[in-house]
Amino acid sequence: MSEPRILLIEDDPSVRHGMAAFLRASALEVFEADSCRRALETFRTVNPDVVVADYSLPDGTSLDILAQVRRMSEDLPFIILTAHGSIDLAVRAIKDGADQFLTKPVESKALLVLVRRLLEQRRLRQRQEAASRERAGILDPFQGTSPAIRLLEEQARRMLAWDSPILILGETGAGKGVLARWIHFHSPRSEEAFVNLNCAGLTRELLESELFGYERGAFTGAVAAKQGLLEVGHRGIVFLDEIGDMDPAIQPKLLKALEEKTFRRLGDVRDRVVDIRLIASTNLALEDMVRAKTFRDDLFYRISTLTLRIPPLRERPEDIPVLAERILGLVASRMGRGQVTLSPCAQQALMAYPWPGNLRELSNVLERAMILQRGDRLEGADLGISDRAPAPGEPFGESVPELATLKEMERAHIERVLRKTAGNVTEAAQILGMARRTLYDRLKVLGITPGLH
Ligand SMILES: Nc1ncnc2c1ncn2[C@@H]1O[C@H](COP(=O)(O)OP(=O)(O)OP(=O)(O)O)[C@@H](O)[C@H]1O
Repeated sequence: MSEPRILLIEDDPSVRHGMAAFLRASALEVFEADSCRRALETFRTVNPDVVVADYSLPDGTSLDILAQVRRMSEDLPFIILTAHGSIDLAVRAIKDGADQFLTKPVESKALLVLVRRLLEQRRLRQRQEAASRERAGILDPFQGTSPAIRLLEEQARRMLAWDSPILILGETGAGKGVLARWIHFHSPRSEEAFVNLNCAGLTRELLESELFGYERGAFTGAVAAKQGLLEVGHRGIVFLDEIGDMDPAIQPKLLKALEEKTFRRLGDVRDRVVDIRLIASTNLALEDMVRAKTFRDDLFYRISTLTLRIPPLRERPEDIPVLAERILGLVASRMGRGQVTLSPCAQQALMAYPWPGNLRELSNVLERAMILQRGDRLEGADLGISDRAPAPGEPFGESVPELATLKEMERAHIERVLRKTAGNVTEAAQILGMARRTLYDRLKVLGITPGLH
């Protein structure tokens, strides 16, 4: 395991160098900063496990840094040092979320003991939280250290406390559903329902009755009244996956439910009050759809004030080993096996592969490898990715090798049709002679993102 990272913020170079040398000698990885600005820059890039900050700095105080850090992480240990300790200041620092307030001169050994204790407490809290998340089936969407994933976590945490809708953008399999569930689990609505509906491939009638429910006799076959998801999700979170596929006739009704907090069941004459937080997701370019008038602009503006973009795996290869180990751990415990590790060569192969199907594909590859390989270490060849079809966009589609497998042919042909329809799945399904739903299922299995062709 790597050494804990400490961010040491102190503008007096001799004090800082002395402390840094002592902490380094005590098996901590130390990052130094001499101002608020430098501290925040370093914080974002190194993602430390603990912060030790002098109170007064050339461009502000460490309370300014603390306020920013708390927005990104609620439980990161933060210690403030000051030359002029006063009770008022100490009370304020603790109120603002500092873990300790120490008056200088601080003995390095005492500081080290404190740092270790806070790190240990945090580790225990994280272990407990991970255990309760696991019990609830919640995955951590922010594993890895890439700047893109750190930024995503920071943005997502800031959005937790509000009621505004959130729009999650990301390619197929990038983890949009996982992120939506994480937000629910950590939001003030976590004790209430989380309901989700995939808008892709549902007919207008079905989507409408699923969302808004209906009264008895509203249409042929409505033999009893039924609650819609908006009612089931009252006070909780409603997650609408693939919102770009929502029939245009339903979009104004959803907008009304969001703006006026009321909706009507089909066949009902009265409005019902509803309080939901909406999370919508899409792998389509909604802005383009708005321009092409296939998605309503008013609904788009309503749902896109808070937007989270999940980076595709190929944009953050440095995160892949950590993610893969985590997934291997999950699969191993599901299979009742001990921990399985990756050889350096396997890690390299995973990092070099472009992962068109993102985390879903990574999970599938690892699960398959674990089923086929009973040992406790996976080698590059066990992964079966070197002979996989190239990523979307690579020159494969127009010239399928003569001895291609059926799956390769299918993939290449679907990609070719999607290119012709500029990513429009409905049109592509018509050309291919299959139901839209079936095409979506094939896209998922093959790891194809419609917009990328
Ligand atoms: N953080 C994670 N840790 C482990 N596995 C993950 C993680 N995120 C996603 N996965 C895996 O990827 C699969 C797909 O995730 P999810 O359904 O959230 O993706 P999505 O972006 O919503 O996909 P789609 O575009 O098809 O709706 C999950 O079932 C899980 O196996």
